[in-house]
Amino acid sequence: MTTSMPSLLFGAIADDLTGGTELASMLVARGISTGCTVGLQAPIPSGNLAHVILLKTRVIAASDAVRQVLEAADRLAEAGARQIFFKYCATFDSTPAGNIGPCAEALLDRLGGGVTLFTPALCETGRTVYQGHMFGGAQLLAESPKRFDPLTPMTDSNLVRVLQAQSKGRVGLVPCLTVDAGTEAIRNTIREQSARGETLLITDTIRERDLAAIAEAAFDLPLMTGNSSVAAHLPPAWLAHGLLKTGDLVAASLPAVNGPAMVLAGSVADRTIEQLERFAQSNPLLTIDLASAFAGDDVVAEARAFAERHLPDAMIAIATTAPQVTVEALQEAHGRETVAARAEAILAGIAQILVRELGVRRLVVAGGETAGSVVKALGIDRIAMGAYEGPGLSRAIAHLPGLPSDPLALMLKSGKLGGANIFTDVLQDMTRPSTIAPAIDTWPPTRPTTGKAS
Ligand SMILES: Nc1ncnc2c1ncn2[C@@H]1O[C@H](COP(=O)(O)OP(=O)(O)O)[C@@H](O)[C@H]1O
Ligand SMILES: O=C(O)[C@@H](O)C(=O)COP(=O)(O)O
Repeated sequence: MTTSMPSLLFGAIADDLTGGTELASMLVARGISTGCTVGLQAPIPSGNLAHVILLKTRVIAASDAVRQVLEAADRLAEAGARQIFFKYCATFDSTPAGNIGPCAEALLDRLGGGVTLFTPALCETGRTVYQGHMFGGAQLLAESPKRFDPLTPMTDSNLVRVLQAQSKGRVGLVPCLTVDAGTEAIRNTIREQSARGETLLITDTIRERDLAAIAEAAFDLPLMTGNSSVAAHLPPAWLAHGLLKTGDLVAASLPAVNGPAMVLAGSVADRTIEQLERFAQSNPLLTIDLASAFAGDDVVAEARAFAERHLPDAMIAIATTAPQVTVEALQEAHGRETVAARAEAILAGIAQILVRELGVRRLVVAGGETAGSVVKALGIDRIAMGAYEGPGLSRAIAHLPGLPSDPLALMLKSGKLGGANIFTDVLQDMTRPSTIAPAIDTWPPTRPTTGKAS
């Protein structure tokens, strides 16, 4: 008799790096061994129950995004994944051209199943969906700061309409009363709606228990889509359906890492600005003026000089944040994509110098697009995730090509998440080893080390 390696229970494709590491860290917190690779080149290691491929496809051309997610899905399918999950932002970050709709439809065509769900809600942060409308706390999405996002301004709160505008198939809604009625009601509705030709179904989602019911209803769909939060409820469904045993669950551990510490922030979200302001109350912060970069100033050299003045004694932060009026003026002058690409290239260049030459070994990057550029510039293609500890708190370890014995403690923070003190708290936490037992019975997990941070 031959024994084969256990197949992957779950293969995920994330459209950006902050969200993708968040998803991997949630599975790790549940006790699921989870691999995490960046881009399409790194091999998928065997022996894990789940794997997340981190892409940077949120705002690229839809055709390129589709090509990449299909290649990622093929690789995960080859590794034996029994379900593919397409991960996007809780605030449904996309443009009228996509890329949530085109990617999900291409995946659905490739994987079959005929229908998939869209569950973006992240209830623990107050991001909910009611009657198809997304809320951030009491604010409709289009009335929240998300309407000013530099790359994906969200000006319509009705996700059924938003998704329909970027999809060929028909979009429907699994309404809150159905979700509240539980798993069987959700499964019946999925069947009825797909029989009517509605194959792309937004789910109303208000409470954490709604996420659990939706995950239980969707655990056997070939394709599921949403934010990390719904995927975090899949492991209990796997246990209930005999796909997983409690003996398969593993504790998550992270080693202590010392060495110079830095925050790089390319997010201009209000939350990140607040976090930088708090950090700057007791640590040096350099804010790069993008207008002067466009005028030809060597802002990377300026950042190196700033870092040399302060490292290794202080933790430092370097950011491209600017008030909304300045962001808009820059975008008017140079174009939205050009400004974003310039800011990302500057921060990626700074990361290379500070990590490779000045020895930074504790790094927090704020912003998903920014994180994609920084991680690529550092040549990191696989990330060992620690356990999710709360919104914005997904620590990891990466090994730098050429310096494999020199780990980099890394956290890729969603621009819009995390508490005010997150930067100092996390950089300090990185100096302590941690082991966290699987949170299989309770969710969201309690925060053992960083109670102050979220
Ligand atoms: N001052 C600025 N003006 C305009 N765009 C900026 C500025 N600073 C950074 N950006 C760009 O804004 C985008 C922010 O996206 P991202 O890094 O994903 O953050 P978030 O997680 O908040 O969405 C990046 O592409 C970044 O390069
Ligand atoms: O919902 C979230 O905030 C995350 O899951 C996520 O995708 C983060 O994306 P960015 O806000 O662009 O960092």
